[in-house]
Amino acid sequence: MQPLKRLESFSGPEGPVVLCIMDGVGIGKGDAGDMVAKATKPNLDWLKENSLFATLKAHGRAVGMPDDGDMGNSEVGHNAIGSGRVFDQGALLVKNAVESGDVFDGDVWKDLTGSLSADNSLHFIGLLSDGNVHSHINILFALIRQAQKQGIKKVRVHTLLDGRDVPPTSALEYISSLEAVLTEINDLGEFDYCIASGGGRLYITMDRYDADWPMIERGWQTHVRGEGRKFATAKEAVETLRAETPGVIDQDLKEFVIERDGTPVGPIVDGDSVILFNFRGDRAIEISKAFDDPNLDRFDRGPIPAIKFAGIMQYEAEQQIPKSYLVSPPAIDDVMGEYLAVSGVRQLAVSETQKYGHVTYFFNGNRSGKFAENLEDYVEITSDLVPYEQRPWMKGAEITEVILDSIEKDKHDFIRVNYPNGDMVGHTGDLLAVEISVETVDLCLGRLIEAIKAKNGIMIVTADHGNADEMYEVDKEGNLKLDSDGNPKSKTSHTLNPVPCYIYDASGKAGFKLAELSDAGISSLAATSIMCLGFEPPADYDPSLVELK
Ligand SMILES: O=C(O)[C@H](O)COP(=O)(O)O
Ligand SMILES: [Mn+2]
Ligand SMILES: [Mn+2]
Repeated sequence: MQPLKRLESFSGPEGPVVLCIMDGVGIGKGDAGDMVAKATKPNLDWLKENSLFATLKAHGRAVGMPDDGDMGNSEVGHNAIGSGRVFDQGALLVKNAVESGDVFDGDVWKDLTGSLSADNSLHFIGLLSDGNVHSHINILFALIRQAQKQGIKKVRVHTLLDGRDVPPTSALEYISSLEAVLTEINDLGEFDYCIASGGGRLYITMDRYDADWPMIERGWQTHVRGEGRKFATAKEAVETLRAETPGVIDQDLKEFVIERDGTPVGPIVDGDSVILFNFRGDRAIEISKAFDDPNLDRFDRGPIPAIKFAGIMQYEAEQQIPKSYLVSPPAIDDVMGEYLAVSGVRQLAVSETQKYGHVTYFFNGNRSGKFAENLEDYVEITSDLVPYEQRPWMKGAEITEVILDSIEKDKHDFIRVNYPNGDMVGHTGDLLAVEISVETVDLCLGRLIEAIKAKNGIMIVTADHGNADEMYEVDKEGNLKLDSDGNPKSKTSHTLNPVPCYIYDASGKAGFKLAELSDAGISSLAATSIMCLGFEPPADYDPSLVELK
């Protein structure tokens, strides 16, 4: 890779360029559920008056999702921001591979399904919803139907309940569609297909960034050992757990194990095959390691069954997690971080645990590790392990202080930061907490603006997708959906809304104006950042939002 060329008329600001990603802070419709509009945010208001302002697409095809009905998410958002281009993403690659049948012609599928004895099971573990962020239920159905076509006698499904990328208490709808498919197959007479275990995605199995390994341990005990609270059906489990904890949402439901005649129906045992059908990496890496890494010492797995394990996708290429996979991930190359590293730009990436991998691993095209040890600092502030509605400020102040220190001491030329608040608190569905989360981010931005002014830097403030901007469920006509008591239903998932982009040049010396772009997406943020640093963007990057006057 060649270093970037300098712009002729602008060689970068005196101070640093700071790219602030306000995770989950989109532009809503200003209605009752728009907590971004509702929040008191003097600093974002000030930026609106004093910056170049653009509105960016952050969902659907603009971030490589199958279609424009798909909301954005952090993986595809940070991939687009960091790589400056739009790659077809896991959701689409897996859909295509399954629909074309290519996935079933591959060696891995054949190996996992071809070697099963009649007594052994094919297990599917994954997130049971159509959120299309980590998984899609239609993919699970296609895998199950193919297993049946191949005459596999026993299938066991380990269902992680969502309520985070889909409505908060929708689990029973997905369970009943799955049960319908399983019953149809069992009715043929020679098959034994059933749900074996499950639990809320935030309680078992789907931890990320090493935040909470006990979640993985609980998932292992539940899926592999069949240890956990026993029920006759998944429906009974969900109904009982909900009745015992009024107000609980699906992502937080405890584990359950399905039993028949007093015995768990589907522990994972020697000779079985296991497919993790989530395509997104962050929350699939730890459980993959539990199956795949003989040296893992994060918890005591007990005797490890001799099984074949594959992910539907490879989640981390360099470390080969997992070793076997059904579909190749998008090949995201030549990302901005690498260009800046070869161009000698000193970089800082900072967030707290929950989003640390977003500004490093996702931002660098799903790669862990740095491009240049001597030029890059990656800082992780340890997240509190609490329900974030109880602490909507999260680690905003601590993150901000790392950046202030860098700016003050002139440590870095390019700083990228993710403030998780709008998203992490948005996923809880607690409106007051969400309002406070947006106000927290605003407060932090205020401190950064002062530092940027003092050093004549440039600040780009944007988001990877919406969440806090739409906290009530609305129907297709835009009317609020109401619960049985007539109250608006809270919404915990991301939104289809665009996101803001404020470009604030403290000294005004860059001499930028907004480029005339129609339909720009967040993939334009890489070229924009590169121009703000005084370089020409690579020719194949999506166009910069600014141009020289
Ligand atoms: O994993 C999650 O928390 C949600 O499914 C998506 O949120 P993110 O894409 O903002 O991380
Ligand atoms: Mn996000
Ligand atoms: Mn999110």
